Amino acid sequence: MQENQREHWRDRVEKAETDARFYRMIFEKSTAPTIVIESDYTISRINERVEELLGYSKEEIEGKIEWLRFVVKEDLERMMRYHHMRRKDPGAAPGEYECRLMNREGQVHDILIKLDMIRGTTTSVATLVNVTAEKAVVKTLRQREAEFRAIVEHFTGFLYTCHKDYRLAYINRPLGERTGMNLDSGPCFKVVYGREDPCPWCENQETFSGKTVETERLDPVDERWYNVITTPICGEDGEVLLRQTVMVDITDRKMAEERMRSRAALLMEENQRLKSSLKDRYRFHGIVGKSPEMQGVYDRILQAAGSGAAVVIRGESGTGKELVAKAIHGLSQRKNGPFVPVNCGAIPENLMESEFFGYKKGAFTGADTDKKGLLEMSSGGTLFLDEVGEIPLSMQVKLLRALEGNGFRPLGGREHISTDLRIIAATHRNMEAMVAEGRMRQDFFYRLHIIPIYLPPLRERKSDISLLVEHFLSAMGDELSSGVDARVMEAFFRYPWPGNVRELQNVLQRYVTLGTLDLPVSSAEDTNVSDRTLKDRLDLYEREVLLETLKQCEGHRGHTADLLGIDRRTLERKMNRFKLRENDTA
Ligand SMILES: Nc1ncnc2c1ncn2[C@@H]1O[C@H](COP(=O)(O)OP(=O)(O)OP(=O)(O)O)[C@@H](O)[C@H]1O
Repeated sequence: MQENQREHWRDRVEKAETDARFYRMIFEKSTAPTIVIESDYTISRINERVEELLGYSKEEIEGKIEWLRFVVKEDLERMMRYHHMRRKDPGAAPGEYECRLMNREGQVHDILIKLDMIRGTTTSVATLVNVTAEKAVVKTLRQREAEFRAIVEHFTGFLYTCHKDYRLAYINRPLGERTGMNLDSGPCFKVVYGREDPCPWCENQETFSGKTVETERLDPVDERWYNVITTPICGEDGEVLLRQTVMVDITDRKMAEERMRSRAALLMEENQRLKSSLKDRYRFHGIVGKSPEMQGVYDRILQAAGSGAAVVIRGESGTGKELVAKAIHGLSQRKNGPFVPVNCGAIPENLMESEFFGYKKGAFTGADTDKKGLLEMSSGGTLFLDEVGEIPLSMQVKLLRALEGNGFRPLGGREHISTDLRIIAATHRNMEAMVAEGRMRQDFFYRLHIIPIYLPPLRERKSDISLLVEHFLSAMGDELSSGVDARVMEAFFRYPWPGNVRELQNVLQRYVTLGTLDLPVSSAEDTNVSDRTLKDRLDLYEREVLLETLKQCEGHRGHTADLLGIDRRTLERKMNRFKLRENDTA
């Protein structure tokens, strides 16, 4: 060989060696694990990264271990198929695919293989990209997506997302079912509301400028109330990509609110009515009287009207007990229900049960039809038991049972009836003494005696007489109503009124129709006022005023003296003179 030819070959060998070193270095130092696979599956070369991935050294692998040794069982068949296909026709097998490789410790990695044949050989070069972590992330995301999808699909409200130009991106199942439409049926206003143009209430602009808007709307499609929250859905750079709208049916809540509002308005109205009726405390729901005693009664009536509890009105005959019972009923929530008064003293004992509980046709001789009892008649309203002290013991038990919520059975009836009623009882008797004497059951007494109201006799509130006279005369259409004869009035003040307001009413009736005034003469009192001197008359008046004021101040002398504008010693002197004692005033 010529010297220059030899030199030429030496140069070429040198260059080839340099190139080989260069490529080997690239191969060795590549960050991607790379292997060279021969046609008999032997791995002829690996780089350092493969050692890390598979846990074997170069010396252990190169030329000694088959490639298939690392492939998991499930992927073996596919790998072998690709291997052979590629060697027959390099384009026949995919150049990129996933498989799972197992390392020395038995750990399985998800690997993305990128593979190529070395031209003109049966050798292939494969780059192995470990995608285990990425695959795990994708798997988690998929799971989450499935969870969210399930939540969204099971959400009973309506949910949709749309683009800025109203194109829908998503609608949930209930919304699709409501409209019978789907994503492709048109823009959101068409699909959700059946409109041809964007809705006038649409929050598109606010949402796409990044705002969340919450409103409550009456839906024009189904006329139900919805809580509507519209939120922007942003991309990573913060740009609003979609508008999401969630609609939750709040019709029930709205209705409840409405009911509460109208109830509050009603209460307010009622309150105002009560307040205005309180302003004029000379009269109160048909009851006339301005005395401190009657002011106390008015307060108790209001208390009783506000509660549904049983009431006992106590007081002598003719003091206005029924009037008070009616006022309580009329001011209570039961005012639209019936007010059923019954005079218990007027019902014969053997008829008590049928009167209260009613009877069925044929229950006894003469029972030709069914008859409702007083309890059933009072349902939804108030049963006023006047003269409650006259109810016999046996009947008290039965009534108590019915009132305690156990219901009752009409005579000859089979089924139990329970009614919703309020009891207001009245009596002129001393109920405590009746209980002590065994004439009233204690449990019956306690059942009724929840709100007691005491009506004082007229002789203890004489300051009401002139007002009552005026009231009755005007009710009788008498022209004298502006004032009666002073002598008559004085007689009225002197008289003790054992029959109370009823008696006053009757006396006035006679006075108006017959022109006579025939008050029965009381032994202690003298109606012959015209025979008295002015001094006597003034003394009488003074005594009356002292007595009234002492009562108002519950016998407290200091307060009485203050109220009358006199000093205490003068008051005591006058009390001695008029023989007024502590007992008279308490
Ligand atoms: N304060 C009052 N203002 C106006 N009228 C009154 C007043 N008190 C009683 N009356 C009238 O007197 C009459 C008797 O009243 P009521 O029947 O309410 O009394 P009572 O206490 O229930 O009597 P009894 O115990 O006899 O049944 C009725 O006509 C009633 O309108």
